[in-house]
Amino acid sequence: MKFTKYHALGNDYIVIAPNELDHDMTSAEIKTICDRHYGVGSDGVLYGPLPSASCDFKLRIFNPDGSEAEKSGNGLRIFSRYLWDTKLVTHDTFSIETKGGEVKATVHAEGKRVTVDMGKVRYTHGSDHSLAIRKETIQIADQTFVGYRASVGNPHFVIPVQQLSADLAHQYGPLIEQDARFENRTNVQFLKVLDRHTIQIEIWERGAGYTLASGSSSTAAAGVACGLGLCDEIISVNMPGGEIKISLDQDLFATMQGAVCKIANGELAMEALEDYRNTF
Ligand SMILES: N[C@H](CCC[C@H](N)C(=O)O)C(=O)O
Repeated sequence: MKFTKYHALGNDYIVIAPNELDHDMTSAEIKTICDRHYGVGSDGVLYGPLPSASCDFKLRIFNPDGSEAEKSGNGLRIFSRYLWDTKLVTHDTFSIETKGGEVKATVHAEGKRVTVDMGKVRYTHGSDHSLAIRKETIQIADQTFVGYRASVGNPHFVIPVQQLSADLAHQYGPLIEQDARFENRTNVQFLKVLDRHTIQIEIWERGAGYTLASGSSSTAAAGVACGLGLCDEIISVNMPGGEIKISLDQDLFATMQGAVCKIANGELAMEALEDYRNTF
């Protein structure tokens, strides 16, 4: 099975075209492909392009635990680069349908940078678009955190802190991700505001764990920082893997821009997928 691997600021994805398989990918196959010992290894699978009735392309996004995500900012930037590299697009702006809504992507610098319109940041995990930003207190192990829900199609819980560290994400991220108050689990970001145009985040992703960067997390965290009046509408989001630029309009529609790097074209032996019965 042919694949193409890219990373966006260290958040790596494997692109698999549907014609590489004679069936829809199973959860066990996704887990195997993403496994860094039994498979190729990645923070997720991008399965596409699929036909769309409303957009130029449709994309399905899967986490390493086999769950399907409504949106992935880095995944969308990588998929846009893939479409450019494989000449499936003849112009630099095109639309992509995801489970979490339709987005517009624009490729720059031969695909080394991609801009994606991520849609509206909403301060809820449900479908209610009208909710204002709302403070929530969550008791996790020995800690009480104050955080804010946000969604860009996928769910996020953003926790402003004074002392930011990767340890916070590793120690509390998995517990918050699975907390019963989040009906579909949640992505988690710990946020430090550096100035009105710069934030720093540490990320624990739903279904993927600790990642070096995340486009939808960057968008959600920037939306919360803006909603709290701590940042203006153009925000640089610093993460361990690098920087993403977010711009928000007055209705909180977000545009995200960042780098994409191609890693490899590859061929996964079907034996690895058959072996998964002994693995997962
Ligand atoms: N784990 C996320 C999807 C990937 C998000 C992240 N890789 C990004 O770039 O937005 C979820 O289940 O919602």
